[in-house]
Amino acid sequence: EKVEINREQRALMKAIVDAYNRHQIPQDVAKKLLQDQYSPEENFLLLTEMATSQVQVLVEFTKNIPGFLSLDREDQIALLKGSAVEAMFLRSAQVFSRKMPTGHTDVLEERVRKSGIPDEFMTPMFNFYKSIGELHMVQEEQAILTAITILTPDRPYVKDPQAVERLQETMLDVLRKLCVLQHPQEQQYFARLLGRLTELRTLSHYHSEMLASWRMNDHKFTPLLCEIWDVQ
Ligand SMILES: CC(C)c1onc(-c2c(Cl)cccc2Cl)c1COc1ccc(-c2ccc3[nH]c(C(=O)O)cc3c2)cc1
Repeated sequence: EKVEINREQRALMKAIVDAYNRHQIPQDVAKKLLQDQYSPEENFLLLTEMATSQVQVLVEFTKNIPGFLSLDREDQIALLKGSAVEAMFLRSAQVFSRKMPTGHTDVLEERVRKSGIPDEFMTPMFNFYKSIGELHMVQEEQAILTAITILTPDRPYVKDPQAVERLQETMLDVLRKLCVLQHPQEQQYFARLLGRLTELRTLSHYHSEMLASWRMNDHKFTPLLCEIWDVQ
């Protein structure tokens, strides 16, 4: 049947994409990536600074998701804490796959590879980045997929998952239509996108182990990261 995005859905999409574009990592922070070589310790500090800045960006983006602020306040926190790592994997994946100014991408990759992250997490992480790159998502898809990740009803401590599910379903419907319109040749494109969300969950489990191993080596995080990741 003819797929079309109705006026209400177009307004929803615009609100999310505007928020997604409005909140970016400040260029001075992203530019730090390009400074000359660092030691693994300094790379870790730089990535910690980027992650902290990314969490601030994420909170601002989330507050602009239509309906999010009308959720129960404690559920808003539970959703942010439960989805932060996944949303940041998604965002940094899009940064990796987007043609960043020459040299940025492999500099970022270089720093991630030399920041004390145990090797066994490197492979799944960079496989994920590659699989996101191969999807060639348009900006609207990236923004709505991030909103869908944040509005996942079955995060720990969510008291009213039905309210979250209603919001997520609205987003899923828009994304489904968008995929059909943007990728008419690929019948299963929408299904492939949702498959990435499953991969994100796995990465999120790897990430908790990454955090544990960093803490064993006495790595320090910022107060914001400690709060959102429930560490120390
Ligand atoms: C605390 C640090 C060491 C950390 O722990 N886990 C991760 C960690 C790791 Cl490696 C991998 C994935 C997720 C996490 Cl959450 C990180 C580092 O996290 C990030 C590193 C870089 C960026 C990043 C870099 C460049 C960027 N440009 C833009 C832009 O909008 O232009 C956004 C952006 C974000 C985001 C998170």
